[in-house]
Amino acid sequence: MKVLIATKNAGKVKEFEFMFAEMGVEVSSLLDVEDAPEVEETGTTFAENARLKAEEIANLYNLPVISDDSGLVIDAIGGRPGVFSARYAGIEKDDDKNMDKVLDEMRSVPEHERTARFVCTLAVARPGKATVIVEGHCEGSIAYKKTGSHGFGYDPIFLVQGTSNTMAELTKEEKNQISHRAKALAKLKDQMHLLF
Ligand SMILES: O=c1nc[nH]c2c1ncn2[C@H]1C[C@H](O)[C@@H](COP(=O)(O)OP(=O)(O)OP(=O)(O)O)O1
Ligand SMILES: [Mg+2]
Repeated sequence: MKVLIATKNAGKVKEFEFMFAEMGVEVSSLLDVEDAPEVEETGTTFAENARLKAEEIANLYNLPVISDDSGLVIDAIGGRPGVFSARYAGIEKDDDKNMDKVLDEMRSVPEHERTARFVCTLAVARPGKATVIVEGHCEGSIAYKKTGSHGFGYDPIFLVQGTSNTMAELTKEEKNQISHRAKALAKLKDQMHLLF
């Protein structure tokens, strides 16, 4: 069994490969597809963007697909970067620049006001059928500097709630137990038949 994930983010792909392997499912992504389109993320919510990405790719290739729209929501700055997480510091989607921008904006925010969460919305789209949408959250707070080298995106500045570690200090096994993506995927587990 194989499922197409409608993403070009290599960090997401690795996590899906790991989590789907436990279910005996192989993963492919738009990184494996020649000339795959760049779907415009014009929505104002994670759910809208996940739906846009999944439906466009499902209709184009006439296959069931899963898309992932995700990001970091920080309370002290009005929920930013939110749906703009990938391009927060510019269109080049540079993780280091994005983190530097957040750290800069959060420089004078005291510890107890640094609460944040990762959000992951997954959409399962099938040609001609209704799209299914689920969401997972992972609570934490924003560190004052980058620590750790695992994971991707904003992991080095995200302190996992109840620990003194950033997400980037966790092994992939640990991250995939607690992450927003793992929680969202768990909500899809009894609906996997939609994909095959
Ligand atoms: O577990 C995570 N750990 C750290 N950072 C994360 C995580 N999950 C999402 N993120 C960040 C990365 C990116 O800045 C944004 C996703 O943006 P998002 O538009 O969903 O993905 P993307 O443009 O990289 O790839 P694509 O749209 O092809 O799936 O949130
Ligand atoms: Mg994107």
